[in-house]
Amino acid sequence: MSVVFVAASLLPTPFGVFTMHGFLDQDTGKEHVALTLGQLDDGAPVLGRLHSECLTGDALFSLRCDCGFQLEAALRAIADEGRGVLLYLRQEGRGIGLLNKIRAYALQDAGADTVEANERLGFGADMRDYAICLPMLEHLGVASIRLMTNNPRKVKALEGFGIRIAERRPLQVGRNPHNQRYLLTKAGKLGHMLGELHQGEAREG
Ligand SMILES: Nc1nc2c(ncn2[C@@H]2O[C@H](COP(=O)(O)OP(=O)(O)OP(=O)(O)O)[C@@H](O)[C@H]2O)c(=O)[nH]1
Ligand SMILES: [Zn+2]
Repeated sequence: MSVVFVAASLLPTPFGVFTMHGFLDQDTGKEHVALTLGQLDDGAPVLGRLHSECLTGDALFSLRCDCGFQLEAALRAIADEGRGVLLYLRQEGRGIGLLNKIRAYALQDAGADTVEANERLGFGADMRDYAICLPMLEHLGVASIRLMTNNPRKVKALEGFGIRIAERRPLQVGRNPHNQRYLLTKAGKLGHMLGELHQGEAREG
């Protein structure tokens, strides 16, 4: 794995003073970040989130998705516990990049759903590879996570790398009229566990 630690500093936020750890993926040139709070290498499960970059939601206040709301809620939850980790992964647009995401949004403006739009552009529905997380978590000494996510693929991916998922904690915030169809599609086609939007919930027991 080509992801290496480069530098760390403090990152004061409205929620708390995090430590920001910067990593470089030498294969892709992508720069990833981990925000941490408290001692993480003592073996106790760590409250954590894998957050995929969404410039529009995280920085530009977009209501098309739930990303910005989830980012803030996750940082607040970690700050409330005084311990945890958020990996900010530069996998914009579920891995297709910002400009392709804008192309996908244009197709959605014309009627496609978020999965159909990706497919019409020649991409898979979700092109993310979570392998980059492993060297980041190893560097931080995190082996067991209480993961804040609605996405079963994240749970499976981390377990596949030998990270223990001690708990999955739903992160359902920011639902609004502009992201209603997007969230429905995530629940229906991508398997996200989103309360009454989640098609498979009855089967889970
Ligand atoms: N291609 C594409 N990407 C999108 C669209 N809307 C949001 N995204 C991207 O989807 C990703 C969402 O990331 P996350 O919030 O970490 O992941 P998630 O799969 O929603 O899972 P959880 O939030 O953990 O439940 C980001 O990379 C966004 O940029 C869309 O319509 N098309
Ligand atoms: Zn988003």
